[in-house]
Amino acid sequence: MEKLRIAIIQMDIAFGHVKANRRHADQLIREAAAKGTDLVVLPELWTTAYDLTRIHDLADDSGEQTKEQMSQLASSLNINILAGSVAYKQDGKVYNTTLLFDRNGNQTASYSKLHLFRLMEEEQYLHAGTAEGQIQIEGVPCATIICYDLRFPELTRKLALAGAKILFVPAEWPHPRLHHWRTLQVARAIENQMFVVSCNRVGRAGDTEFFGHSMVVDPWGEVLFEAGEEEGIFHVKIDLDLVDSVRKRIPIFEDRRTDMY
Ligand SMILES: NC(=O)CCC(=O)C(=O)O
Repeated sequence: MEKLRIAIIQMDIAFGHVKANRRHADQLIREAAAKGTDLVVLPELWTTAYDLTRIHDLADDSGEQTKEQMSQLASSLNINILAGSVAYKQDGKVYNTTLLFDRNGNQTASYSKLHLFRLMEEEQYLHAGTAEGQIQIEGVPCATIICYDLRFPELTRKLALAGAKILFVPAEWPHPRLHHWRTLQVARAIENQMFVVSCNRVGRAGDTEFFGHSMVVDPWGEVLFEAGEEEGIFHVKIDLDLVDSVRKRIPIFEDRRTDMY
């Protein structure tokens, strides 16, 4: 596949209202699919938002509800779904976990956020994952990280070295760090010569305002798409051949000095 149609679901998330958020996501995914897309992407913690003091009660046990809902949507709508992330309970521990579903409704991958964000007290309530997020979508090697993971260039480099052509970033990234959000995505795209596709939420939780600005950056660092601060479904088509042509033009992966660093 050379071209991939992606629908970014930049949604608001009701604080702690899992049922309402599931209904809302369901409707948005159906709308996205009706316009034609290969892949739908949701934001971080889209079922609960950062309702961390209640996260043990709200978390999805072994991801069962998410798996049932997303698998049914993916197969009936014939789309891939990168289901943002959800609070995922396993052996009494809660993780911030992304799940990927293919067109047949099979769950093909999962990834739990490696870096917990202390500014939003994640480390007090959540457990960090222990494996990177290498994934395949329609046979294309890709990768996913989650939000704060974007600040750790070594992780994305490792994923690029493993062959990823697209980096997905489900997020709940708030004001006042829009400048960091934009700059880090462009940097990850340029330094790894890969697409970066992000899906950030909008709306408020208390004093925290989430700005959206979901983005698609190409492997040359050009911003192909940047959303505003409103809820919406954004359709972007990317040409995957660009990854190889940029990597040929400036062969940074061949020029790395692995003897030095
Ligand atoms: N949900 C998050 O990980 C937020 C990360 C963030 O806001 C940052 O500045 O980093």
